[in-house]
Amino acid sequence: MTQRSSRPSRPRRPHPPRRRTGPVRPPQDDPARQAALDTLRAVRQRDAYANLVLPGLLRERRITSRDAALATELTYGTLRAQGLLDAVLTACSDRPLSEVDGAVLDALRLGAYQLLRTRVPAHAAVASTVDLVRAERGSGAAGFANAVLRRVTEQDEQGWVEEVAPDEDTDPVGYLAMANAHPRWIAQAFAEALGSRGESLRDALAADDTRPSVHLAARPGEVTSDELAAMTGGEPAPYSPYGVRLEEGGDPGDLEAVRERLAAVQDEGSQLCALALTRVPLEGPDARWLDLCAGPGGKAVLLGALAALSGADMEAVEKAPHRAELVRKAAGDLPITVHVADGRDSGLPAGSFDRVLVDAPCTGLGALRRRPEARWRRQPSDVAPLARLQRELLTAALELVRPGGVVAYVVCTPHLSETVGVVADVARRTGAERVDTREFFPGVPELGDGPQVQLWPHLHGTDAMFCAVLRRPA
Ligand SMILES: C[S@@+](CC[C@H](N)C(=O)[O-])C[C@H]1O[C@@H](n2cnc3c(N)ncnc32)[C@H](O)[C@@H]1O
Repeated sequence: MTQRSSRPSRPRRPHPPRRRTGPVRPPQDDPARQAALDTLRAVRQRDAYANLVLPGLLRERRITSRDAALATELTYGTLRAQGLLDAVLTACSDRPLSEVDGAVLDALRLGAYQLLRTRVPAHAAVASTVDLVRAERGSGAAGFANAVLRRVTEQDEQGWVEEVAPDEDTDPVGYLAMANAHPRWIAQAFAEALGSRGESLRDALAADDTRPSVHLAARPGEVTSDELAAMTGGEPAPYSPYGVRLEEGGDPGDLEAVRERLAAVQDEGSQLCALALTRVPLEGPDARWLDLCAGPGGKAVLLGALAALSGADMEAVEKAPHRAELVRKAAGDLPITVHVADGRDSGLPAGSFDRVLVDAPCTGLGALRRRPEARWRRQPSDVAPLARLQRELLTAALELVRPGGVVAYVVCTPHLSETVGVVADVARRTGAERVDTREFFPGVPELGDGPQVQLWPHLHGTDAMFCAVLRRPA
């Protein structure tokens, strides 16, 4: 049995809601659920990103305070839990979900999410969903939605998990995947990455199924993390000397410290990986630093500020022109030279950098908490082409760094094909030395057997970032 201590439980309904009869009534004014439903539709129909669509809708419709918070919780929660919700809806429907009208399915998911994972009273969850369906698709579809959701009310979340998940004894990974609303292949990838820590898969998936805290990175040389915490009402983060963890709520982009470029929104794990590169001891010059995959510029800005303080030059490469522009904007007055180029063939002189960061494109399986729809959109077939690109970028970085210089390879995924698989392969082919990266994460517990570092939401409260430092032989 899984226990969700962080999720408030809802008392079971004694009776399912009654099917309404009589005249069709117009949908009640329900801006929060309507915004959630419209966002779900955009995600389904045009592969939109919820965290880009929803804030725009809320602004446009002037939805604020409690309604905005409800819309956000319902949208992100429904998207995160989609696989579990679909399994339950399948069990409650007299037809396959593939035959259910898309708009009705969006509403059913929204309703099922409220029933299984929130404290919204069951009658309100059902009635509001039926109203939305009636307004969108008429009374026939509303009757279908009512019947399906009434069946959903017959059990709570745990009861449904026991019914729709694989058997826990014969398929523990499949069971935990369903119980924590993850696709099985992602749960399997987590289990493999946890390795000897595999018994914590339950904790890893549960932590990955919650909303993350927002971290800020204080701009080095401008403000300390204590000062930033005092300015923002947050608290200094446990491991990054520049990190501040914000309290729940509000748009961090509205904070004065962020608008004034004294700080940027950046997960503490990302800060730690960028800082690790700066902490590796070097013999000889230490004057030229490079970020080979820089857009939108989070790590480049942190590195650029530290480079400026230590008198080093900072360069940044980004393939996508619009993302290179974001790096330029994020850099502001920091002396960072931005190149629009493919990092595999950047045209920069070989052997000319002392420290290089390769924050490579990846599946992002380590940052699923921040991208609610991503876990159901990503496919196992995404991994191999990304791993090839990652190997090519890391190989290029080892050509750009001087003999004796260092490269930090970073990805926000724990998938072994993108992490140790890439590093082991490139180290073998190039002769690069794999450095014990744990030394450059001082004070961070539970870093495993090394030499690489894998951070985890359930152990460190960060995204599941991976970092491996390699040194080019002198
Ligand atoms: C994980 S993101 C980097 C995040 C960034 N370092 C930060 O902290 O904000 C990877 C970036 O690599 C870029 N990219 C993809 N292929 C590339 C290539 N061949 N060469 C250089 N950049 C590339 C992507 O456009 C994306 O902006």
